[in-house]
Amino acid sequence: MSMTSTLVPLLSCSKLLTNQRNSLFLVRLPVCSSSKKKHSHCVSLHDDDDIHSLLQILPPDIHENLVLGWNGAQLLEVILDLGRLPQAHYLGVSGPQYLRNSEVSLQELEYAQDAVGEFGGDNRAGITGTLHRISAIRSKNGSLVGLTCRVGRAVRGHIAMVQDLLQYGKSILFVGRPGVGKTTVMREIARVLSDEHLKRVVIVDTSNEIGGDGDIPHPAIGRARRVQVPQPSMQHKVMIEAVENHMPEVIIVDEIGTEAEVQACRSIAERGIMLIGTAHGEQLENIIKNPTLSSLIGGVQTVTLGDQEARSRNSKKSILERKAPPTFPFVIEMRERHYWITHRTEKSVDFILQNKRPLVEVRRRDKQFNVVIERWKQID
Ligand SMILES: Nc1ncnc2c1ncn2[C@@H]1O[C@H](COP(=O)(O)OP(=O)(O)OP(=O)(O)O)[C@@H](O)[C@H]1O
Repeated sequence: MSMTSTLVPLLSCSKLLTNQRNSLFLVRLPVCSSSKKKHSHCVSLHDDDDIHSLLQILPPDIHENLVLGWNGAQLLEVILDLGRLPQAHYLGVSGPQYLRNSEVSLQELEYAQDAVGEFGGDNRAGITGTLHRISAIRSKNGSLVGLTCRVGRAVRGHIAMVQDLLQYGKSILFVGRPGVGKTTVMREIARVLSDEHLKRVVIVDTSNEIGGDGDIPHPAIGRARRVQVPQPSMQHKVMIEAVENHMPEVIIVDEIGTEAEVQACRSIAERGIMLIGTAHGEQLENIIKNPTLSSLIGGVQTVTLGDQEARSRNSKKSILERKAPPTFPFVIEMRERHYWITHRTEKSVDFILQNKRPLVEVRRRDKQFNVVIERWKQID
């Protein structure tokens, strides 16, 4: 797909041209050159996106300025920090775009807070019927000092990156830096497994991020059912309850992070249920080295070898080994939105523990936006 650049008239008013900060506004954004041909990396602003509900919570002039420089399909998030200039972040543009030349006031933050409603124990809130996520930053005495308003989207087509893996019915763990698109992929996998593979899918939706805010889940998850979690600390209990009460064939859970959640995953996998999950960590190695998360990939133990064994392996006497079969037979590192590394967990972990580079599958989009899978590659 060809991309062109266009100057975004984020703020058209001439007084800004005399402002010292003016240079901050002149950013070139990549836009889709064809409005007819839609690819998932230039997402169309279709009804499912409902970005306007997110804009409603913003102070009116910021809302207006955003719309003036409209590139809604590429908008990732709006950041409002007390006493600072309001910012927007766009896909494919490094750094912020400032939305006006005066700082965010406390009244404006409160305006946005009132429009959103209640924040949960994890300082996150949603907007009923949408996939957007609003996260609060608070001062040490609990007052609101910042908001991150992230656009949530239903992205169809992205699933092509892993569609072939889904047919094995094996559990898959996605890792990748924040914002790379893990939750968006979970949502689409929920839809494909429930609607196309006709699986009984249950999403354990801790901040209502996958199925959207409100009691009726967003259509983006297809026929998958969603159970809500009253407090993030109860996620593991809700995972087990979902299995015991609702007979799922697939459990989908975002952000596995605690020992209890790791144990819940193990127990679910032992019952033969497919798990699709995400964990923080950019690469498989981060999970191996994380004592809380490492049991997701089989756990690591130190083994002392006899002299002869050590000699025959040409290794030290004390070595690291995988303890057990992994809970997730596949780990996918989302390095970029369209560049993923797939690990056969057992093999890759064993290689990494022996200080060897594992053989992996590289999944990426080519220039025509087709999915290309390169097998048995060694990468850094
Ligand atoms: N394929 C895509 N096309 C367009 N936008 C996308 C795509 N994938 C994700 N996004 C957008 O990127 C932003 C981040 O996506 P998402 O929340 O899925 O990331 P994440 O990896 O789960 O982040 P975190 O770990 O912080 O929860 C969202 O605004 C989302 O709508």
